[in-house]
Amino acid sequence: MKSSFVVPADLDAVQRHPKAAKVGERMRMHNPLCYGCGEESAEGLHLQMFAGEDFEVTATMDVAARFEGGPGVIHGGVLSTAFDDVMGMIPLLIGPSAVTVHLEVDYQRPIPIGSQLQFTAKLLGRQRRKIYAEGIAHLGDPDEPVATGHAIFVTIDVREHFADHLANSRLADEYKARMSRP
Ligand SMILES: CCCCC/C=C\C/C=C\C/C=C\C/C=C\CCCC(=O)SCCNC(=O)CCNC(=O)[C@H](O)C(C)(C)COP(=O)(O)OP(=O)(O)OC[C@H]1O[C@@H](n2cnc3c(N)ncnc32)[C@H](O)[C@@H]1OP(=O)(O)O
Repeated sequence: MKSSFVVPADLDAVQRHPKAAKVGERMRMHNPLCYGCGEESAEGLHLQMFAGEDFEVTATMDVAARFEGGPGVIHGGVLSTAFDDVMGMIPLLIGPSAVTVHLEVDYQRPIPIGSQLQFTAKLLGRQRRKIYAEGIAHLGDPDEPVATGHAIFVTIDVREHFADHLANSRLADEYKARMSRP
């Protein structure tokens, strides 16, 4: 099957948002309950994200015992979740919130439980609402990736997109208050 991940040639110009995190700064959690980066997600991945130069994001993740798939190694689905969340921070450097419409992961090496994964993700381009991103995961040497991810995010109006589902969040009241602010 043909992949829908093809970066178009006619890309739009992009600028870093003036209020985006500065280089080296920890990036704000988009949702404290997020399974990827939320500090209040008890079972989540607890990714720590940092803004890089231009449109880059770096992140670290401790490969905890609860993430096991094969004996002694990370579950592939857990790793794809991590890629989703790390690459998903790139739109925030540009400005708009965006959700994943396409995600693919190439698994290159087994990743041991107990290791610390490091991620580097970058923008490949934007066309209208679509934001194309690439990420690599490594165990200390970026020239020796253990996995590579590609994703497409589509920008959304947060208030409209989550309107029908917000009430299901344990933080519904907090979000309603945030969203009612101009
Ligand atoms: C103030 C309070 C703030 C609260 C903040 C809280 C959360 C913030 C939200 C975002 C998160 C921020 C940071 C992110 C961190 C982590 C990332 C994790 C993100 C996820 O884990 S999120 C879960 C999984 N995700 C979904 O739950 C999406 C389900 N989906 C939809 O809800 C619709 O699909 C939607 C609305 C996205 C689009 O629908 P739509 O009707 O508005 O627009 P349409 O269909 O026209 O698509 C527009 C253009 O995208 C192209 N397109 C569409 N799909 C494509 C595909 N698969 N491949 C290639 N291109 C595709 C079309 O071809 C067209 O392209 P063109 O430019 O050519 O027109």
